[in-house]
Amino acid sequence: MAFQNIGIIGAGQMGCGIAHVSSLAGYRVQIYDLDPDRIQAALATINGTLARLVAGEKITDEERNAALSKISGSADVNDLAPMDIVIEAATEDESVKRKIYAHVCPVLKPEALLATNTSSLSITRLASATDRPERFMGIHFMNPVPVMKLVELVRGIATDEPTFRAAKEYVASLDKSVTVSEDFPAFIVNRILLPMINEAIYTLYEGVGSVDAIDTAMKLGANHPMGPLQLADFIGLDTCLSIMQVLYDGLADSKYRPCPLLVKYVEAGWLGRKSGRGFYDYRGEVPVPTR
Ligand SMILES: CC(=O)CC(=O)SCCNC(=O)CCNC(=O)[C@H](O)C(C)(C)COP(=O)(O)OP(=O)(O)OC[C@H]1O[C@@H](n2cnc3c(N)ncnc32)[C@H](O)[C@@H]1OP(=O)(O)O
Ligand SMILES: NC(=O)C1=CN([C@@H]2O[C@H](COP(=O)(O)OP(=O)(O)OC[C@H]3O[C@@H](n4cnc5c(N)ncnc54)[C@H](OP(=O)(O)O)[C@@H]3O)[C@@H](O)[C@H]2O)C=CC1
Repeated sequence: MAFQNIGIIGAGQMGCGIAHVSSLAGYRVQIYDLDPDRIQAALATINGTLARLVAGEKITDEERNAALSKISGSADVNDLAPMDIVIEAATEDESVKRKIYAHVCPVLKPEALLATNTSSLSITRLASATDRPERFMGIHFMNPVPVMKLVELVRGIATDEPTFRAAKEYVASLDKSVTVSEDFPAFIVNRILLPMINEAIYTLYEGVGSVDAIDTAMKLGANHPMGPLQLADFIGLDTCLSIMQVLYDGLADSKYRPCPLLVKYVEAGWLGRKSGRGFYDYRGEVPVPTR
């Protein structure tokens, strides 16, 4: 293994997933987030997702303990200094990511690779906010990371070949498949998936069907594993809105206009599963449709 140490910025759902799969593949993982409570919650989440694999007899208890022993978390950015690859998986907001790069780059080894898990933002523009555009690229994991086989790789205009090769090797070592996307708004998966989700929200907004009807229609009528509203809640409605906004701004086509109901939900703080309420209410035993 050419790289030993993986840094992860952002202890949210994607940061947890990337830590889970990287530690199982034998990497040492350092998670960084601003909030120490977030880090503790992330370590507990990863413990839970690894335990799920033990319960399903996919890994042994020893493998789980070995993976857990490789993960550390800290709110001190200096702990990222020894990392070989750092993957930023913080909130989908360009200004947040830019601030993070300004804070983190001076700490990193000059030869370290910096990657972003962004769902939609321009890799070239984000790279220009770092001190290493040639060693910066998109490594876009899918949610839930432990289950989904795909990782989209996206080069910015300045990304060099050794960086791209290293990213490919890292993804292969996680036993995941790669597709390569050009650096256009939302790349491939979200360019196709998010307009479908946004249309499902319009379908709800215009009263064509209830939450349950729309999700059931797409699960049973199109064989989707989750209904589009359930999936929107799973991704996070703030992330869905950011992606639609990037598509709308970046492609200047009204077909990408975020549904006003999506905007309203995000304004209300109803962000989906992670906030306890979105198109479903998650506070009880089972999710309850809200419309
Ligand atoms: C926004 C972006 O930038 C890009 C994106 O990621 S877009 C989102 C892409 N993801 C999707 O579209 C997910 C669609 N949904 C699914 O594929 C499935 O519903 C699902 C895999 C999430 C759950 O599958 P399911 O059959 O309903 O549930 P369940 O039987 O509980 O789980 C299936 C397996 O996944 C695992 N799993 C489910 N959720 C998990 C999670 N959050 N974390 C880890 N593992 C999980 C389970 O342990 C189970 O594993 P085994 O088969 O080894 O036992
Ligand atoms: N959700 C999904 O399905 C997918 C998301 N992605 C992408 O992955 C990234 C993360 O998404 P996701 O995990 O869902 O988001 P979450 O909201 O679950 O997590 C984001 C994390 O980043 C933290 N954060 C915010 N600002 C900073 C900062 N300045 N320094 C360090 N940490 C910070 C947040 O902390 P706090 O809560 O305290 O603000 C939070 O812990 C986004 O770019 C998203 O587009 C990619 C694929 C799929």
